[in-house]
Parts: sequence; structure tokens; C-alpha cells
Amino acid sequence: MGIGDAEGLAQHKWHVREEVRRRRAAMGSDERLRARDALTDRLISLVRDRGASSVSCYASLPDEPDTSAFLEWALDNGVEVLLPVSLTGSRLAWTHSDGSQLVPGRHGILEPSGEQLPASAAAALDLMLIPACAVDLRGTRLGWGLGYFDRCLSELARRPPLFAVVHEADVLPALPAEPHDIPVDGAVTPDAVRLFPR
Ligand SMILES: Nc1nc2c(c(=O)[nH]1)N(C=O)[C@@H](CNc1ccc(C(=O)N[C@@H](CCC(=O)O)C(=O)O)cc1)CN2
Ligand SMILES: Nc1ncnc2c1ncn2[C@@H]1O[C@H](COP(=O)(O)OP(=O)(O)OP(=O)(O)O)[C@@H](O)[C@H]1O
Repeated sequence: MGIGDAEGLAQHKWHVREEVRRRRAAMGSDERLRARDALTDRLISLVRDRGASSVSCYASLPDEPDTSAFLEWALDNGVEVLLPVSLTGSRLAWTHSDGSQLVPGRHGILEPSGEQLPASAAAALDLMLIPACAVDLRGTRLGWGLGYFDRCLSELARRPPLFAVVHEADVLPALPAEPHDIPVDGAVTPDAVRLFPR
């Protein structure tokens, strides 16, 4: 890839991230609550349909698709959940979501304060629910440019089924794919559980 192409790709990604940030920031509080409730129903059906008893998820930032009600449901229903802990150098660790108090970590994201498991622990999960900025119909996932998840996923001995959690408007026809991008199997939005063709 020439330098011009690399610049075009970086610009394209920057533009998509700006659009998604703007759209998410513009959501009103009623719209956010409706989206949270609908997303919770979709996440629960996915977990039930797959018979998943262990999943990874994320504690949402204010503008991200809201996972709080799903995390409560998982806790009440005996579904084991790992939440990411951000370490230095774009590395991830995991901690169990066990109902104990979450404390703000790097990037202001809430993290459980219990024992940390290595990134490789995700290989044993039944399902991974992954934060994303956008995703396309082939499963190419765009994050926020820090590389935490691509790095973690690339190191797993076995990759569980991967689902990006986004809003319907963040599912785009096509995104630029790079060699290090690991495609997701589907996306969960408040409107649907989508499976992408392999
Ligand atoms: N809730 C959550 N936890 C996570 C991630 C994530 O994307 N979301 N990560 C995934 O790698 C890792 C941390 N990486 C981060 C990725 C993005 C931002 C961030 O500030 N993103 C947006 C705001 C989100 C939004 O508007 O929806 C921003 O750049 O403004 C922070 C940390 C691990 N934990
Ligand atoms: N497997 C990997 N090992 C090392 N570095 C990586 C890996 N995957 C991605 N990176 C680096 O991380 C940075 C961010 O990559 P990219 O823009 O694709 O992130 P993203 O999809 O937004 O990130 P995320 O995985 O956090 O959602 C890039 O500099 C990329 O080279």
C-alpha cells in the first residue's frame, strides 16, 4: 500500500469515528433508555440462543451502547462475565463482573477491582461481546484506534464467536480492512442480532 492509500485509509477511519461520536453524543435521554432496553433484550436472546454460560462484555462509557442492564441480568442469571481492564501499551487484562463495586481505570472506564486474569483467559469464553465504533457487513470492525481488542484477539489460542455491540446506524456497508483486523461473526444492535457471512 502506498503512502497516499495509507493516508486515505486513516482519513476514512477518522471520518467514520467523528460521525459515530457525533451521532452518539446527539442521542437524547429517552432514546438512550429505549436503546438500552432493546439492546438488553437482544443480548439476552443471543446468550440464550447460544447457550453461553461465559461471555466477555464491557462497562459502557456514557456515549457507548449501554450494557448496564445486560450486566445486571447476567449477574442475576449465573452467566459469567469478564470485563476488560486497560493496561499500558494497549494491552488488556480481564476481571470478573461479580457485583462488587466498579472503579474508574484508564480512560475513565469502570473496572471491577478483583483479581486480574490475563488477556488469554478470553480463549475459554463461549461468546465475546466487543465494543466498537462501527462494523461493516463483512464483519470488519472499527474500534477507537487504540488497538486493544485487535491485539488481544490476535493472541488468543482459540477465538470464541465474536459479536460487536453497536447501534444500527453504526453498521455500515463497507469499512477499510487492514491485515491486523480480526473480523467479527456478527453484531448486536438494539434492533437485531446480525450474522455476517463468512
Ligand atoms: N467500555 C469500553 N471499555 C473498553 C474499551 C472500549 O472501547 N469501551 N476498549 C476498547 O478497545 C478498551 C479501552 N479502549 C478505549 C477505547 C475508546 C475509548 C474512548 O474514549 N472512546 C470514545 C468514546 C466512546 C463513544 O463515544 O461511544 C472516544 O474516543 O471519544 C477509551 C478507551 C478496553 N475497555
Ligand atoms: N495484533 C496487533 N498487534 C500489535 N499491534 C496491533 C495489533 N492490532 C492492531 N495493532 C495496532 O493498534 C493500532 C490501532 O489499530 P486500529 O486502528 O485497527 O484499531 P481499532 O480497530 O480502532 O482498535 P481496537 O482493537 O482497540 O478496537 C494500530 O497502530 C495497529 O497497528
